[in-house]
Amino acid sequence: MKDEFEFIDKITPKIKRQANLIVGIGDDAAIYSPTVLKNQVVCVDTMVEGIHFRKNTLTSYQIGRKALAINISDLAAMGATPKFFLVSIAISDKWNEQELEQIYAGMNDLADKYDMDLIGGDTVSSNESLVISVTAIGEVYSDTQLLRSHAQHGDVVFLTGEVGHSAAGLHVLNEKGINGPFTKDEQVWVLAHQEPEPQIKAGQILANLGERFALNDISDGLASEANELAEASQVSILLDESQIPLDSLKIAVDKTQALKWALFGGEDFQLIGSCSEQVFKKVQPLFQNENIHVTRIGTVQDGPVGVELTSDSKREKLEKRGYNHFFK
Ligand SMILES: Nc1ncnc2c1ncn2[C@@H]1O[C@H](COP(=O)(O)OP(=O)(O)OP(=O)(O)O)[C@@H](O)[C@H]1O
Ligand SMILES: Cc1ncc(C[n+]2csc(CCOP(=O)(O)O)c2C)c(N)n1
Ligand SMILES: [Mg+2]
Ligand SMILES: [Mg+2]
Ligand SMILES: [Mg+2]
Repeated sequence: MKDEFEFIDKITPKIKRQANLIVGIGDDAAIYSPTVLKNQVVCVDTMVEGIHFRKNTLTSYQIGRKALAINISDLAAMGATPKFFLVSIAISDKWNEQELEQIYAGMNDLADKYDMDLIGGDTVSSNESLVISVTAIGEVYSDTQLLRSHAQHGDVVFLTGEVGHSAAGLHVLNEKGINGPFTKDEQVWVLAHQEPEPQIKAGQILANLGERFALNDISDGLASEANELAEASQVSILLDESQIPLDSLKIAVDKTQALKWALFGGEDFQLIGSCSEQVFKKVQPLFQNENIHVTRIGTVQDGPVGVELTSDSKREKLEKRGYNHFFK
């Protein structure tokens, strides 16, 4: 490619998935008309080579896919329907044209699944690492607010899917490299790390119920995200260790390791939330109909703001510890 303009031409979508997109890639900024009676939901997350991925943990396709997936996950945690995204990419000379195309192919496949349009971005050079930052835009009905601050005393704390798989996958990738060979279990974990599925359907089911929910997606680990709910809501959360779904991890590795990955590993992109007991009874069959696994993992209790973890033998404070960009 001779310059960034040729690159931008190459990645410009040939189709439009959202009817209310007015101006996409090609001008100084994009224009879309928001849907009447809906609020706009917007978020941005960044992935940096060496921090969030290396060439031997994710393929180029998976880097693109994951950069969009982690943002769709934040939309899911707000109960939003995905609509648009923008991509800022800083490219070093270690990345060739074909790899860059693959990054966009990964994003495009997920965008297709969620009917999202790529409506803009920025392309710059970088000295060492590839950096990719995605801004995602979604919509919710104006009365929908699935907020971290909505947990209340007496609530059920619930979790979608299983946690810890992504950290287990990263561990395996670090040991064996991207080409394995992997056991059946390892393949599942590696895929959870490389190609996380944002829980859009789950978020929308909760949003459509029109009830009060606290909700957060799990990017930094169960411990960290549960603490974020507790802090935002100024409540005390009690998590029951025996209820945390670790089934497939526990069989393959020792329980302490499985629990550590689940609590502190991160990048699972499942949802943790809370709601009243009555509302949880409505949630369960709706999730079941869509094959969404949901587990009650704790309660909102009396006590100081924070999270506690109980098991048969102990009850201890669960610190807000997960991936920390300042102290690695
Ligand atoms: N550098 C920043 N400038 C302005 N706001 C920020 C910045 N970093 C984070 N925020 C805001 O802080 C809040 C929490 O951000 P955070 O990145 O922790 O959430 P998250 O995206 O759910 O987590 P993760 O980044 O682990 O996926 C969000 O409202 C986010 O927009
Ligand atoms: C090569 C490599 N090394 C380590 C990790 C683990 N990791 C990096 S960032 C993060 C938390 C989420 O980030 P953020 O807080 O920015 O959303 C985690 C668990 C990885 N994915 N790849
Ligand atoms: Mg973030
Ligand atoms: Mg989040
Ligand atoms: Mg995020």
